[in-house]
Amino acid sequence: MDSPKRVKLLRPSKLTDDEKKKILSAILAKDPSVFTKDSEIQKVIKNRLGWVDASQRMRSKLPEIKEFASQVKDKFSEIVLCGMGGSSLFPLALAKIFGPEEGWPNFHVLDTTDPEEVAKIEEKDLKKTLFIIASKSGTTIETITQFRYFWEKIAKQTDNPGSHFVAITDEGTPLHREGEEKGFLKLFLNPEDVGGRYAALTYVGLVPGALMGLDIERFLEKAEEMQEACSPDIPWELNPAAWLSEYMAEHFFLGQDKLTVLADPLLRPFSLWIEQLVAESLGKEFTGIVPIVGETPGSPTVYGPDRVFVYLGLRGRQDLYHRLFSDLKDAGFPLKQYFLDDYYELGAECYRWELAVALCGVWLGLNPFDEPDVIRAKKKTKEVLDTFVKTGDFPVEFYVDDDLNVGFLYAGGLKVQYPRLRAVVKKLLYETPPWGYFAFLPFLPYSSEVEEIFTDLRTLLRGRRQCSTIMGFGPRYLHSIGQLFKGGPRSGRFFIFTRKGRRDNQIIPDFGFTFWDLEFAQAYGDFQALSEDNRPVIHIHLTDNYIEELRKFYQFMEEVTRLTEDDT
Ligand SMILES: O=P(O)(O)OC[C@H]1O[C@](O)(CO)[C@@H](O)[C@@H]1O
Repeated sequence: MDSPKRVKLLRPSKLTDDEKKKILSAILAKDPSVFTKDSEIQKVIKNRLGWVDASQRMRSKLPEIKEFASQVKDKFSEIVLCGMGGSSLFPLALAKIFGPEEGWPNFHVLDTTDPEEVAKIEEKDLKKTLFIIASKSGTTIETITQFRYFWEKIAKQTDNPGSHFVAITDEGTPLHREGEEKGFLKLFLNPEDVGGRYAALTYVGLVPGALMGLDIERFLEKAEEMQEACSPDIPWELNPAAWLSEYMAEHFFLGQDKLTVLADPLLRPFSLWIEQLVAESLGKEFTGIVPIVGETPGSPTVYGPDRVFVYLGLRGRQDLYHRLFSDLKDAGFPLKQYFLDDYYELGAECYRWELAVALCGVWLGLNPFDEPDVIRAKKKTKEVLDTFVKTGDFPVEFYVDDDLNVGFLYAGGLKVQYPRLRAVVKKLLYETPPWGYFAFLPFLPYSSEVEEIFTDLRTLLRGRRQCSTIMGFGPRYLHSIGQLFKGGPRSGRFFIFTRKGRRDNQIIPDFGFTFWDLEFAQAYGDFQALSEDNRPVIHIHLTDNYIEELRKFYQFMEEVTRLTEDDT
């Protein structure tokens, strides 16, 4: 049954250009009535449409941002941005795609609770480190625990710890208040009417960009050029965002819900930002568009008919996947290609995708500005941590797998006679429909070895089952595509990975647990949230020899997928 809050689905191809133009004009005029008829929800959405003209509004802030950047440039050798999801993915893309210009401090993004990643920051010269604490709500647990932890470290080394901290948050949040009390070097108060994942071109992206020595004005210029090109006066088929939205929605209505974003390797980090925007905005009410990013491009035979492609490339490198793309087109796969003149055009892409996704919200009858299912994993994590703080123990007992010698749990309708990992994985594979997707979710350090193993696993499963695959490091994914896992279509099959490796010395002040405890509770919390919702999920607990174990797991999957292939 349709929820009373939902408006009906609208197929853009069935509307006249005038009707579509009216919808586009309404969004650009910040009129929330196109998204819902519910007046209460309209009020909330009204306060989420600020991205529409954020570039213009941020222009007046540029002198302040640049002035700040030039003041701190020579005082610090390291800058660490602590934040999650919308507060970190665009800065992460900038750091990976551009990196700091010569003469600017090193720039790190800490968007995890993994003890090894936290330790990497601890090893820096903290006396020369500036922390940017970025959180719209000012309450996100990863960000706040990192803040508390590093505040204490800095306070031990300097007389004025506040001079090492900057916040990017909304007015009146707990972080804003604490920043004032503790004398932060600077508080950037972001426009309240811009939601986290739509905030790339506000202080969230501009302050980090300036601290990398980038020409932040150009991002805004490029965004404004795109904004002009997306005006309702432009014919619909020539409107870059409108046309992208129609492409995404029409294919979705035809059952092609796996929006596969391929990118030039030089632009790939930006796909994580697109992934959050699409998944958190359009993955809810048991439906939605599933973004698939970071897969290795493959030949048409490895893709199922549920795929639709977008390629983000760079002009001058158009030939990169030329052969592959002509094969995909010959095989009948829809493919849209965008070529950027230079990296600064990412500013334009932010606007194109924000508007396209907002329009898709109208076509799919979804509110693209909330993330109603994220809260469930957060609640579970809190319960697990509360038990841990009270009892000193986690309420979890793993089965032990004899072959791989790792712990495991399974749930979400996966039933086997004897709890053996091989049987559970086989069951999961058998029961995955061709339009399903596999998600690998390691709560592990960001190492290239880990990434490579999971990239290989994705390629293996895609090749054997023609299913889409996702890989998201935890807890990063919880603030991004995690919404879709719990709120979107029931086609996901999940593998969560944790490992032993508690660092007893990483106790977080005021919280009474370590980063490892938090990371583990987040993983197990999400396992519970998924299983409660009857979504098939396997949690594998590795030892501190996890790289070796993951390699064995790959071999194991190689065998198991071969067996299931033979059986089918
Ligand atoms: O900026 P905040 O409030 O810390 O939130 C970080 C991220 O967490 C989420 O709210 C999901 O938990 C995202 O929507 C958001 O981008």
